[in-house]
Amino acid sequence: MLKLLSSTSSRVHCLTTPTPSLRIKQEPNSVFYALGRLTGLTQRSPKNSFFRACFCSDSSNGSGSGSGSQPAVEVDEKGAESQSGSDSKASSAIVSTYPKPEDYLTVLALPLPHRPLFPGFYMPIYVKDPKLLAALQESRKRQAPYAGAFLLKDEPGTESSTSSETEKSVYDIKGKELFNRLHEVGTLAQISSIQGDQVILIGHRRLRITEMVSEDPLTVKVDHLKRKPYNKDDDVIKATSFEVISTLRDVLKTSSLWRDHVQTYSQHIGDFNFPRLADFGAAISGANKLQCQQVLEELDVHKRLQLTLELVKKEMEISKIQESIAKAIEEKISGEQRRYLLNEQLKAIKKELGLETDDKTALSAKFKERLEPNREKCPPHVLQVIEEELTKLQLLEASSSEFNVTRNYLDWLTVLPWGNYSDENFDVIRAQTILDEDHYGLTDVKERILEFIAVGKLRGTSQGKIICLSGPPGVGKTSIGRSIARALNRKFFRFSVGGLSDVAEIKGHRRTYIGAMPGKMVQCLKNVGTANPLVLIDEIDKLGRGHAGDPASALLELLDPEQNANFLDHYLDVPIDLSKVLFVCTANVVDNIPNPLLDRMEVIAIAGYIADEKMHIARDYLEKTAQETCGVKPEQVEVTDAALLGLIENYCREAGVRNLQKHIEKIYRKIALRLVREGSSNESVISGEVVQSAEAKAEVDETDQHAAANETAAEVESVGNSSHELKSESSVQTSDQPKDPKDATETEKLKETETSKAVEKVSVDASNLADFVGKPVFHAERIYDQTPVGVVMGLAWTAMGGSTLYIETTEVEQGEGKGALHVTGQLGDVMKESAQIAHTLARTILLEKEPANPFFANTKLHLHVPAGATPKDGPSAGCTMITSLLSLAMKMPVRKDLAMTGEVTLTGKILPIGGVKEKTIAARRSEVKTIIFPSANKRDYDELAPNVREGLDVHFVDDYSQIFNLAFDNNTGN
Ligand SMILES: Nc1ncnc2c1ncn2[C@@H]1O[C@H](COP(=O)(O)OP(=O)(O)OP(=O)(O)O)[C@@H](O)[C@H]1O
Repeated sequence: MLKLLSSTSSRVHCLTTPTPSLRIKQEPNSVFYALGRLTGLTQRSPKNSFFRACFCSDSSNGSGSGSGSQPAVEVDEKGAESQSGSDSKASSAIVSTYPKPEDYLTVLALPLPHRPLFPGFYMPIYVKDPKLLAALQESRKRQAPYAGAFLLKDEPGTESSTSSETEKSVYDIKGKELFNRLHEVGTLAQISSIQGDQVILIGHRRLRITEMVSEDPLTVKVDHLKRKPYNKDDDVIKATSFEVISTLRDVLKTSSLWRDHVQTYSQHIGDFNFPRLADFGAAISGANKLQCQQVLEELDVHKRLQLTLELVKKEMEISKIQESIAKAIEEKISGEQRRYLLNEQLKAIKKELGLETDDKTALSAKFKERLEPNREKCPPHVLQVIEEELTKLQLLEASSSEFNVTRNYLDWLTVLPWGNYSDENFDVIRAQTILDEDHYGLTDVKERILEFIAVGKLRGTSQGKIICLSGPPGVGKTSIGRSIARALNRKFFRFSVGGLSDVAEIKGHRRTYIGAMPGKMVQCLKNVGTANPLVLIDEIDKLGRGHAGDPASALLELLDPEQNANFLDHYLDVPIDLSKVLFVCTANVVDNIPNPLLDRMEVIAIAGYIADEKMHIARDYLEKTAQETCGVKPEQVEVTDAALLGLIENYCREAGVRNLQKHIEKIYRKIALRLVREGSSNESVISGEVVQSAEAKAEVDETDQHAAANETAAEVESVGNSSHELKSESSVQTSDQPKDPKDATETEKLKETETSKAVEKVSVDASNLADFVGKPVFHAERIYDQTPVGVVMGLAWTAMGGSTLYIETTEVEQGEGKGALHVTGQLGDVMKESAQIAHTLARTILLEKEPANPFFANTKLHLHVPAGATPKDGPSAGCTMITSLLSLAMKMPVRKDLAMTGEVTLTGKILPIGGVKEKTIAARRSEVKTIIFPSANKRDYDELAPNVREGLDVHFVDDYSQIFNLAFDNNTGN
């Protein structure tokens, strides 16, 4: 195999090289060529016998008759000449006898680039040099058809194996240079035939160049070499030759490449004489040219045999490797083929038995089967598309990408719950129970939801409404959405659109895109399996701004009851009826919801909870869930009201209860750890004692054979016993009857009660609350116990709920005409304007009250609203600012525990504000007793739950003068 490759490559190279002048081309491996030709020549009997003569001159006696025209010649070397007269007879029919080969002492020198020519072998070469070719033809005509064939030495510095360079240059070398490049020892070659530029040489005897006679064509004087005499019966020579023969036979057996060609000769190998055997082995081996040349040059028969043995042994190794490589590859290929064939057969058998249809049919059947239960309810236009796609699927090639697209499309189309609705429950009582079960308080919210359900009951459907729950984080918007779904017996699906900027998320990608997917709504329908789920769209106020397409508009199409009966998803490309879906959205700030969307929504605001509500939520809901999630039994723990109140007031003051929930969970986790720790330490103490008692018993009853076994049993059974008496009793019992199941359960019960007795109840009180949740976080909401001059408490609304905030004003400097106002505290434009209005109005009011006071005209003022890091905006602090400025101007502090809110006009009118509930709750949190609201907000205030309003002194005002009176007139508090 390896040789074949090398010879082929060299042959290709020779043919493609354009060569000037000396054009001698040798077949790289004469043996292969000879052998290849031999098979063909077997049909042409005369030549067949001729080639046989070439290989086996010793035994070619029967073949001579083929070409009688040629005189006999001794083809073997001198040593072989004497061997048999039959050789000469045999050869006499091939080559003319006159003149004899040994008479040729001056010969044309033919360079061989690849391998030397061995005596007895045939080698075709290509002579491209016309001069040399003519000389060869001439010598053939002159009945002197002999030339010398000499291996060409590698150019100095080139590797022997890189033949391309050598070949290229060999044609250009001439005369002296060529003479110097030839190996000294070569072969006398008979020119058997010349056809075109192909010259066929037959090796005869070894020659050595002595001198150069002429340069072009190169002619040399030669000596005919004789091999050293040897003893035919020498055991060592015999043994070596036998080894060569057996190795050659082995090689011929394993090497598939030679087997066919050389098999014929393998039976004659034994007939070769020793020198010929050595030549044969070397010639057919794949050894490199120098190794072959070495064999050629060796005149000692034993040494020559040894060299050949080395070469053929190497050949043997190579053919073994070749065989194993071939075997491995064959095994691999045949294994794969086998598997493929078996699989194909299996498929065919299954198909024949009707067990399995092909992919396409199976897929179509699957889709049809999926569609069947819904076929009646499925809209006709969808059915039509499905049918069309199914037909298309059958026509498509299963391996094509289009097939996959169609398959996925059909998958989505058939999986959707077309016309599959869950039975809606409009039972208001049941709904109320469910809402109360899940949430404390929120009466107004629940009422609105019940109203909505009642309308649904009367109309028979709850469609056409989008509920938007707005409020600070953690007030239960999402969980209320879940409760509504439960109350209405609808499936629940939630997806958040916070930061969503890609319209494709809502409307899907077109099918032409790789990896296209339908939008969220279609995914939702697939997920829930009904066409009328409750879909909670979370964080709708945080919708992203799309760079390609507007997500708000896409949501509008989805939510709008007018449009969503024919909602078109880009991927599905068939209208879907979403009018039965109930959409509930949640938002923290309603103002951030795009107007067209907001317009279609029914906003239900959840303001936040006051301490009292939080207490109830914590007791009745959060504690219970925390107990469950932490695996703590109610009897194992006691969290006092004082502890909960402390938690709410000092740790979780925000509007929602998420933080409270986290803290309660934290407490319960800590309790669980304590229980487990105490339990395990008790167990280890108890089991230690039991072991001791069992050991004592074993000591007493020394004769008892089962003492050791009892000891182990006692150890296992009596874990958890607390009293020593009981322990010894149980150990005695278990020792006597360790396998009685009754006793075992009794002991188990005993063990349980004892264990629970052993573990103490963990109690959480205001005093040890810090052990569970750490030190209270400092909240700076109320920074003054007594408000100083120039400081007034205002009320603000934020996305996190309501909060109190102070407005502080101080003097910067006084001087004639220096009146000015400087504001700080990250105030927005509206608030800055508010401050300007307040400054102007305060000046007017002071002029009215104290006409002689030039305070505002001559004082530079600084108004600040802490905390400075929080951005603030809005007009509702207007009245607070005026009060603060007047307090400073009149050097009068305002009433203690007073907070106010309201926008002020330049004429002193008080305009309504938003977030009354949040602000009231925030005021309560800051222990405010008196609140001033605009009159227009009275309606909002009256709607508040009584517990929120309880204990508050609220004043509603239209004009600032009323505030002035409230803030300064009854100035008794300070
Ligand atoms: N009135 C309530 N009664 C009982 N549990 C409540 C109440 N309000 C809120 N919770 C609980 O508080 C937790 C937080 O509620 P939820 O996640 O619904 O808040 P959210 O308003 O959706 O917040 P966000 O705006 O951050 O999404 C939930 O476990 C919920 O059960």
